[in-house]
Amino acid sequence: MTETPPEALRAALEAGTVPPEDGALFWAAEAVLNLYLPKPGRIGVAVSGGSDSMATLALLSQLHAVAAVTVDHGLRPEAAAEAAFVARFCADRGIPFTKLSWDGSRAEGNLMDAARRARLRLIGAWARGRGIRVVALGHTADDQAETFLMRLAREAGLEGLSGMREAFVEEEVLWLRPFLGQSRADLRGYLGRQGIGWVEDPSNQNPQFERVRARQALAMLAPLGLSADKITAVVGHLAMAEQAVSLSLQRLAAAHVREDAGDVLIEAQAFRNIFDPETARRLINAALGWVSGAEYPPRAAKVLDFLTHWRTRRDSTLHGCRLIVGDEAIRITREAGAVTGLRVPSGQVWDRWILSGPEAPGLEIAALGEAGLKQAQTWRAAGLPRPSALASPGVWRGETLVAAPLAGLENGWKARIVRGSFANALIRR
Ligand SMILES: Nc1ncnc2c1ncn2[C@@H]1O[C@H](COP(=O)(O)OP(=O)(O)OP(=O)(O)O)[C@@H](O)[C@H]1O
Repeated sequence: MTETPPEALRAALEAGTVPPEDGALFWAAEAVLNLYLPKPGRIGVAVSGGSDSMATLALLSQLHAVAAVTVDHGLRPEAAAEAAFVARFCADRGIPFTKLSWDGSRAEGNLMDAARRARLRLIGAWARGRGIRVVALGHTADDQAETFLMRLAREAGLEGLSGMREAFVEEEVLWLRPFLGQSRADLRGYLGRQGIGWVEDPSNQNPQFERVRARQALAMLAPLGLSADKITAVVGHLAMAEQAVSLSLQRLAAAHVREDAGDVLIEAQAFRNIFDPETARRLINAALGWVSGAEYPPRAAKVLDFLTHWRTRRDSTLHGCRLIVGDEAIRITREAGAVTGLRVPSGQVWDRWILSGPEAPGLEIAALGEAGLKQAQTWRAAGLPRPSALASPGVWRGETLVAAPLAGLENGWKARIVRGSFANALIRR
């Protein structure tokens, strides 16, 4: 089966001549690829060298042109050998392979989480640079069940308990999890039948990690008849309920919320009319997340405080944002104090913006949007010169752009938000 061309494999699947254990896996992959692939192009596969991602690579490479990528997080001495293992597998099969590196030594907070975010960022940039629009991950039903148990322990609500998605967009890449409905044992069975090995990450046995403890806890639930498959089925039910709530929020936003130069404007009357606190909470959370660009959600207690008192508070700060309540609208803008002092050359990401223009070389940005406007007024009052490339009231200090209202950009200048539109941010990942 290893060398079967995709057309012959598809024909064999249609004819039912593929062994049923393999067929179930191929059909799962086909269903996901058919549903989400925008165009034929090559797809990326993120491979750690572990069983799940090796099986994902091996199975997808039978159905589609793929390119593999491994991130060496520089956290374990074995990582280089693991990447070399994936490289050899790819070389044997003529699969293009790239190793990317991350320096985790300066990461703060939860190391696993920082590594995961760095991985998405690095692989996202790798894919964009090659015109790859879709990258597959090797998550399985076991990962889904473990995640569920971990979130249960954190008293998660519907959003958290509805689990990982089969598809999500981040870093301008569509990420797919084609085997989210399949068990790890099934993927390992496939590898065994094909004689394909994998690397065992020793940290997968280390109970210091929450995920490892979740795996152990899951095994102990067997006497209750509670398996990864059953939890995955429950997650599926919750995901449907979550989708219903999420859709109603998207409809509300489409009618009553708009973007304004990187700020979010919510019609005050429509916000007043929202009768359920959950919808109001989600809308504010999403707006704060989008405007701040923060990796983490806002503190629940602070959001609740805003929701309780917003009618009487004209101006609040929360999660690196300002919430300005006007008669017509609530404006959620970046808080100047949360971003000042940052200086990044043109073309690179600043806060959540990339600003580029014809006179870009040497440009530095210090503040943009509503936050920038506030600064600009101060600087203008101080008699600083106006920029040539920007409409009033953008302000330059020598070669440095110190403030620019994004709506006022002209003469070929462009500012874009790295994470896409607010409407997109309402779609849960
Ligand atoms: N170092 C890495 N380089 C590239 N992709 C990775 C890396 N680590 C994880 N991934 C991707 O993220 C998915 C989930 O990661 P997770 O940490 O749960 O997996 P793992 O235990 O390292 O390995 P596997 O899922 O392959 O058994 C992997 O299946 C793989 O697609």
